[in-house]
Amino acid sequence: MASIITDECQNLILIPLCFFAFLCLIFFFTKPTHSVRLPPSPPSLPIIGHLHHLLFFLLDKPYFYIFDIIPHVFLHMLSSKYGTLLLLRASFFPFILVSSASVAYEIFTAHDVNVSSRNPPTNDGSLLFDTSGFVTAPYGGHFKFMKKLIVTKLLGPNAQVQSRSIRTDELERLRGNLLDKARKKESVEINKEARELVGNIVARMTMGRSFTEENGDIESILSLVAKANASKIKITLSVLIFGQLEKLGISWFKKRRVFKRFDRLLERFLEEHKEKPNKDRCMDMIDVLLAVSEAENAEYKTTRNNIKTFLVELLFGGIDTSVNSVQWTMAEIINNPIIAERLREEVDSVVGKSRLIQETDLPNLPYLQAVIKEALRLHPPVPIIPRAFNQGCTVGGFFVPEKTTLLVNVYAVMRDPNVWENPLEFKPERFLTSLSSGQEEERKRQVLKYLPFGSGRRGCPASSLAYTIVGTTIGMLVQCFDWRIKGEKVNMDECFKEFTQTMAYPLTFTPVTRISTFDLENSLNLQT
Ligand code: HEM
Repeated sequence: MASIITDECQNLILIPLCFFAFLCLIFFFTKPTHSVRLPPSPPSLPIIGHLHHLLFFLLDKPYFYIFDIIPHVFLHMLSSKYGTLLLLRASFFPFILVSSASVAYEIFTAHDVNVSSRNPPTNDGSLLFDTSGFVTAPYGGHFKFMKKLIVTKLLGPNAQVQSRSIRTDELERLRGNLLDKARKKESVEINKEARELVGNIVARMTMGRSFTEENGDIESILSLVAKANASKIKITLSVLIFGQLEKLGISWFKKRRVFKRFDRLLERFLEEHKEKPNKDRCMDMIDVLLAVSEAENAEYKTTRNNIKTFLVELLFGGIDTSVNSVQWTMAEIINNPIIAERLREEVDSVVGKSRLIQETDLPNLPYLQAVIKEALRLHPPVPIIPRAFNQGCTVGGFFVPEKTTLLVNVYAVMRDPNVWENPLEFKPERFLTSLSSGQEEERKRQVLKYLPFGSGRRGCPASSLAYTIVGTTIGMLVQCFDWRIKGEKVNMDECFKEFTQTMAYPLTFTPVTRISTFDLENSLNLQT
């Protein structure tokens, strides 16, 4: 009798268990049937989704090195194999991957407003992932208000004229440093020099202080930026893997120490700006933002957190991108002597040898502009643009559900053989042909296949400033120096570091003075 009861009890436990296991099997091994057609998806596995493709990608390399993952190259390989519009899943994180100019064109023309927000991996209240910032702000009132402010006070044409002297100073400082190295026959890592130049420009325009002067505060910001960037990657990866738990309210991320230190430093800058009104100095972005936050009748109430997060975003968004652009452009110029020659002829004929290149020269230097554009095409510092579909919509004939993350692989788009002739060749001339009037649709297509600054409402608001900084820097390097490298060619291997595409082996050269300092100094003295 006792054994019958025990058997019955066992059955009572076993039957629901088997049923539960059966449900699990169905859940894991059957694909959901949708009445709508979702974008194609390569073979996936339960739980890890498409991550095993990453393993195949790594195993296919001559040597297996886990830190060798270059996300945009891996995703480019996947799209070449499975299609240019894909629905992928990294563990629990589904996303749409776009890799061709035609799909990018459809998205940025038909769905621009719908994809004008980003899905930050987490909103943990730290300075980097807080939606109270600008880069991560959803498309809406706060975003539009901040954008108007940025364009009118920091990045628009008038604001740029006002801050021109800052950039001229910094370019002069860089030229001085390089002349010094040339005299001593010392080599330079151009990304380090450019980092100081761009860091100083961005810091002076936004916070009224430079990296090189003062008591090392800004220097520590730069190292905090680097540390926070490293944390950002860890956080993003953890969210990819443990993201579902975040949704259940289980947080893996405490506010990290690096963000707290950042916060304290910026808090002090804000206090100092409040205590010392800008009598003897130019108005910087902190002054503008503080004034807005205190204005009674401001269109939108800006908080201290908005200001601090925005400052951090400008440092993140502005420095490494421009520095990498300078580095890649110089590397391409050094590796292509015929292009270097033509560039130098243009600079010499337009600027001459008795004064330093200025920002106002840039419109008269089309070949210089074309060289920079071509370097940005082949080596976009931000190779993947993250956005999100706010609402469900149809792309390429497939349905994309609302809130799905969108990744546009601009690296792949700008190497798409259907729209770029010999896409892997460095050929600045491709940017010199202009379209005749009446070809508006074609013009739009040309614009939307070239995406180093993204596109539409969320495109980079600083593209013009970036072209100016990179243009004058490359122009100065071409005008004033020759560059000696070790070996015949620069190694163009790339890697992905701190969310930007950079050179695996930093470009190093010894500058050789080409134009005598005396001529330049003399002309500068005459001008003042
Ligand atoms: C060569 C240099 C640069 C490159 C290649 C670059 C590229 C980009 C890209 C691809 C985006 C995303 C666009 C999109 O989603 O469509 C972006 C956004 C942004 N960039 Fe840049 N950028 C550069 C320089 C700068 C500079 C110098 C600043 C400021 C000082 C800056 C500030 C920003 C900001 C604030 C955003 C966010 C825009 C938004 O979310 O609406 N960038 N940039």
